[in-house]
Amino acid sequence: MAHEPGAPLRVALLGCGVVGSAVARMLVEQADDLAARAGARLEIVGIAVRRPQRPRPDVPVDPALFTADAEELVTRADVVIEVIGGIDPARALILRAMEHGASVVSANKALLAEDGPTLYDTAARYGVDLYYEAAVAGAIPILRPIQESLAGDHVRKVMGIVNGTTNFVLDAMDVSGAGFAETVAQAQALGYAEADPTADIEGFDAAAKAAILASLAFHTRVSAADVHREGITEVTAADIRAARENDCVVKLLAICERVTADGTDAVSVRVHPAMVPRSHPLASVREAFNAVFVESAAAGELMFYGRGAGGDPTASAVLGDVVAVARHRVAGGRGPGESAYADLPVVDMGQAVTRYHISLDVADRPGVLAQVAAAFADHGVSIETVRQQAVAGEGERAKLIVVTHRASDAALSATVSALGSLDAVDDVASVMRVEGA
Ligand SMILES: NC(=O)C1=CN([C@@H]2O[C@H](COP(=O)(O)OP(=O)(O)OC[C@H]3O[C@@H](n4cnc5c(N)ncnc54)[C@H](O)[C@@H]3O)[C@@H](O)[C@H]2O)C=CC1
Ligand SMILES: N[C@@H](CC=O)C(=O)O
Ligand code: NA
Repeated sequence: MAHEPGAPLRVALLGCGVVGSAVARMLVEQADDLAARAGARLEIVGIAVRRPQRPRPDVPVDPALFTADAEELVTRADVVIEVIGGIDPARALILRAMEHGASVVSANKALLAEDGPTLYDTAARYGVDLYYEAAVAGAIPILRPIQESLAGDHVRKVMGIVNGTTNFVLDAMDVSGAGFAETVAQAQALGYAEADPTADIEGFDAAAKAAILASLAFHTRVSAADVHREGITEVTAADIRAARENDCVVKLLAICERVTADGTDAVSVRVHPAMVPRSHPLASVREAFNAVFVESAAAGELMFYGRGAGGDPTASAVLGDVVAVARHRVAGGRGPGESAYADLPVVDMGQAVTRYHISLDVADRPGVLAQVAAAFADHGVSIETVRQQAVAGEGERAKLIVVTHRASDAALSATVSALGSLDAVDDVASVMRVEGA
C-alpha cells in the first residue's frame, strides 16, 4: 500500500518482556530521530501482552495501548514487531500481519530456523518485508552484512560464538578451573543463564542461529533440524585443562562452511564445543559476549563482535530493522527477500572435516605408542603431534596427547572408539575438536 506523505507509520509491538520493553521505550524516547531517519513518525498503535492490566512503569506509553488481543492488533499496523518468542502463536501472528499488509521485524531465531521459508513466501506473496537482525548475535550487525554487504562476494565459512550464556560458563571454567555444574549455578545467580538454561547449554539456541547464518551465507534453505548439535554439558574441567596445556580455550562454536562432498558443492553446519588456539580472534571473546568470524573469497577474513543479548542491545538491532522497513514503506519497494537459489545439499556430521585433540591415559611400556599410532593409521587419520607426559607417582602409567591433521569426523570418531578398546589405554580422558588453527 502506498504511504501517504506526512502520515505516520502504525507500529504494533507483540510482547513486552526483556526485548519488547526496551523497544517500546526507545521508540518513545528516540521518536524524533527515528522519524527523521525513517521519513515518517513511528506511532505505537498497540502492544500485545498476556496481562494488559499489569503496571509497567518502565514502559513510557499510554497504558490504554496494552491489549491482550494480538490477532486484532496485527490487522491495523504497517509494521509489526514480534518479540514474543517461540513457534506459536508467534508464527500465526506474523502470517496474519503479512496477510493484512504489514512488514514484520522479529527477533525470533527459533521460528526463523524452523519455518523461515513459510514466512518468506508469505512476505513475498503480500509484498512486505521480513527482517530479523536481532535473531542472531543480538546487537551485532551480522545478518545484513552477510545478506547485503557481502552479496557480491563468495562466503566460504562463518564461524561464531553466538550464545552468550555458554560463553560465560566456558570462560568462567577457564578462569577459575571450576566444574560445569558449579559454573552454571554461578551464571544463574548472576542473571546470565535462565532458570531453565536447556536451550542454551544443550546448543539449541546456537543451532537455530547457525541454521539462519548458513541459509543466508550459502543461499540455501537450512533448518535447525539440519544442524549437528552438541551442547556443553559434557565439557569437563579436564577438557578445559587439556585445552590450556595446548594453548587453547574451549568455545561453543557455530560453524557453517562450504564443503565438497562426493565431488559436488555442499554445506556443513554444526554446533559443538571446540578447542580454539589462544591466538585466534574468537579466543579473546570473554564472558557473555558474542562474535562471528566470516571468511569470504574476496574480502578475506572479517570479524563481528559485541553483545548478543540483553534488552537494549537486542532492541538496537530490532529498531535498525524497523527503520529499514519503514524507509521502504515511505519510498515504496521492499528489502531483499529469500535467496535460496544455490539449493546446496547439507552433509551429515560424519562428512565434516575437522581436527581432534585427544588425551589418553596409557600404560608406559614398549609397543604402546605403536598400538595407538596403528589405531589412527587404520582409520586413515594422520597424526600431527604426539606428546607423552609421565604421570607423577605412577611409574608405569603415562598420558599421551595426540593432535590430528584434518580428517572426516566419521574417521576420527571411529579412531576414538578403537582407542577406547585397546588394552594399553586405561582411559580416553578428553576428546575435543580443534578449530581455527
Ligand atoms: N532476551 C534477549 O537477550 C534476546 C532475546 N531474543 C529473542 O527475542 C524474543 C523475546 O525475548 P525476551 O524479550 O527475552 O522474552 P520475554 O520472555 O522476556 O518476553 C516475551 C514477552 O512476550 C509475551 N507473550 C508471550 N506470549 C504472548 C502472547 N500470546 N501474546 C502476547 N504476548 C505474549 C510475554 O508475556 C513476555 O512479556 C525471543 O524470540 C528471543 O529469542 C533475541 C536476542 C536476545
Ligand atoms: N540466550 C541467548 C540470548 C539470546 O539470543 C544467549 O545466551 O546468548
Ligand atoms: Na544481530
